[in-house]
Amino acid sequence: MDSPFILVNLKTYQEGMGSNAHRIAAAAETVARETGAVIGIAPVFTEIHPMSHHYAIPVYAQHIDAIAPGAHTGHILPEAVRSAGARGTLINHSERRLTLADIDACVQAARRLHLESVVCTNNDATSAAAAALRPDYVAIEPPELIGSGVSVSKADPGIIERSVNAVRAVNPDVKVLTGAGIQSGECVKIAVDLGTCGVLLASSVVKADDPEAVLRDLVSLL
Ligand SMILES: O=C(CO)COP(=O)(O)O
Repeated sequence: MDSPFILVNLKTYQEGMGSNAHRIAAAAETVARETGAVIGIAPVFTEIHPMSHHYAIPVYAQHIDAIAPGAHTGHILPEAVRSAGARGTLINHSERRLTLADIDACVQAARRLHLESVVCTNNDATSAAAAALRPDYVAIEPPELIGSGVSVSKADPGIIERSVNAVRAVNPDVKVLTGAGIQSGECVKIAVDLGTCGVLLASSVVKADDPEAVLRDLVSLL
């Protein structure tokens, strides 16, 4: 299989901004280089350009709006995300939900601009629906476990397994990630053993005193 993918969403955590975002990106770069894991980060929009130009790790937007260049105010233009150096984008994160029509339009915009699309979902039915839109990844994250410190891998492995099966049945080319409460190598190993290609996580890395140590642990059992 390909190298596991660890995608760290910095959200708008104070700790994930400014110098700590750089500390996390530098740690991700070091651990990725030493282990062969692929570690990406999704910083706030204003950090996409500095992160993508300073570090040899893939950088993702946390959201795009399905708009074309023109008269829109306060939107996230996919073309701008692309030219800031993003490799891809989250779409429909639990903290930034969209309509199905908007998710489809965002996936299409991402494809047109050669941005990887990571569509977040909340259960196996929405994972199947998302897979029908042909994104690069579906990321199943049960909302009740997000930020809880309780890992989806341990608390609800069934939702991972069902989502992997649902996505495969619709479109076997779509890769699956999972997230919510992921914090250790054991969580990542369970997720990968259940058929995902990696994890999407935030607080365990962003709030850590030593993010490099957490990242090393996350990839330690692969
Ligand atoms: O929402 C998440 C990643 O996008 C998961 O967040 P936590 O890792 O903090 O549970």
